[in-house]
Amino acid sequence: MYTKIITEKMLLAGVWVESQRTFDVFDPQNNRLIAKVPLATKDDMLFAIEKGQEAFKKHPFWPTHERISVLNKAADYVEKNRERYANTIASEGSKTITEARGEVKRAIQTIRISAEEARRINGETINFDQKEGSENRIGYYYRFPIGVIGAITPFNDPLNLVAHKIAPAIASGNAIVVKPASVTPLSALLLGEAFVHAGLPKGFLSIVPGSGKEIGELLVTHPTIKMVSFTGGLETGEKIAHQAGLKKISMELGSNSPVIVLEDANLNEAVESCVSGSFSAVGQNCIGVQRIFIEESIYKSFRDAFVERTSQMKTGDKMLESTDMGPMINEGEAKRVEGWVNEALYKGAKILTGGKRNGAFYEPTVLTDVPETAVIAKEEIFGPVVLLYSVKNLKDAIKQSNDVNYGLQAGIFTKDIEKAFYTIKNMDVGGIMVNDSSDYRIDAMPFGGIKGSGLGREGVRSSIESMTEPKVVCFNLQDYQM
Ligand SMILES: NC(=O)c1ccc[n+]([C@@H]2O[C@H](COP(=O)([O-])OP(=O)(O)OC[C@H]3O[C@@H](n4cnc5c(N)ncnc54)[C@H](O)[C@@H]3O)[C@@H](O)[C@H]2O)c1
Ligand SMILES: O=C[C@H](O)CS(=O)(=O)O
Repeated sequence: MYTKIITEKMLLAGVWVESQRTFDVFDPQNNRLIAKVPLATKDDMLFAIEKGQEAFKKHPFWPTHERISVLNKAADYVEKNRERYANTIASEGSKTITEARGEVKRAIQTIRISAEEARRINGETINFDQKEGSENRIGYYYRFPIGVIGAITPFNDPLNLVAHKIAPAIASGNAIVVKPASVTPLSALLLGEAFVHAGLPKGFLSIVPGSGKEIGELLVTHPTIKMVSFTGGLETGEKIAHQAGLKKISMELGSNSPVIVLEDANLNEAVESCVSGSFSAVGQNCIGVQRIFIEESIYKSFRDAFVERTSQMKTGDKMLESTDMGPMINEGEAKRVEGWVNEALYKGAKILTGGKRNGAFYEPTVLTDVPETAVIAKEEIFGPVVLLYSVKNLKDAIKQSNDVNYGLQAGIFTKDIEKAFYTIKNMDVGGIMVNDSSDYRIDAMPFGGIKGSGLGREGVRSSIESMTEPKVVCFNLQDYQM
């Protein structure tokens, strides 16, 4: 159990540093102080960026085998200390200890996949002779690292989403400066411990906790930072995109993911998958199920089964293995969700289960008849609330699914291949899961969305691609006879 108050250090260019200024990290379940973390200054951030540039310049051609070795050693370290990582995630964040253990397993995978993908950062030959007059030319392109990457990460997956920035950056030979979420910095700092232990050359990694506004903006705008890799809310993402200027940006933003359930679906599977997809991480999940469109012929049976299964969820102490759902990240967020639900009810929505708040805890909640004018109908709830809709047919479901400013992932439950492919083609999202809810992802797949859900793709290989540039090489061999 992660019980004592500890004073964390920040990782500046591979060195653990204390600071006069600190900020408190609380356990959202009971508001217990669990750590005092350095509140990095602008000078700390500048130091981290400058040392990152120095390290990158010192190792411009850092051998692949060394990068692979560091990544695997870091993964081994996390694996060896997995319970400590799980307790840290669960203590500072919303996840139950069971969910936290799952996240640790994913983070280990993310780092190991990055080690594998480091082997496959290849280019390809180019047939220059496709152009008349280039018969004597031969060449290829290869990929090279871009330099220092600035990463800013959210609170809800405080370990794996940080690993999903650091590991691809290291795999591709870049330096990286991470500004973790201020409410959950401990998991990120602990991940830094793994890379220091793995022998990552000094300077390649800094983890700089502090205010997004103060030091995050500095990271985003600094000319040495060649890419901003941001994961967080749409509003913040838009701010950062405008501030970043001429540099690569990766934006992994929000969503209010739809799932369609057709009358030929396996009802039990659809219910189980949608309940899990709706309430894991207390619904604080970018691809969490928020809107379910059910074909009218099965609406009542799906609704009743879904509500029954939801009401069986055990909400409570996140450190108990018997708990299904812990608290939201803080009482303020739970109050926001409560306000959005009450607004929808005021406008005519009906509540089928849930709707009660106790501090940062908010019951798993199911609404129907939510009017389009309700905030909760169009915005990202990012909480344990799901909206059910009865629809006449698939086309109606797709039209309503697409009628929002998000497009990350969606799900459809059907055995009909024609309808599945019709949905694949017509759903405006970055990922569509057939016979899974929207909440399905592996870290090896391309991941990201369209519209307000982001720019670019993560997924280890996609991340590595975005963190490198192609360089074309062409030999004009004057005496070369094809
Ligand atoms: N698409 C994805 O892969 C993905 C994954 C996880 C979370 N998210 C999204 O993240 C959001 C929830 O996370 P959150 O509440 O931590 O998001 P947030 O946008 O509030 O904060 C994200 C990060 O940005 C920093 N930040 C805040 N203001 C900033 C500024 N002006 N300049 C620079 N940095 C700033 C924060 O300190 C934090 O580290 C949800 O919208 C969720 O959908 C998306
Ligand atoms: O919150 C968004 C996350 O990226 C979803 S997942 O935890 O990576 O599946």
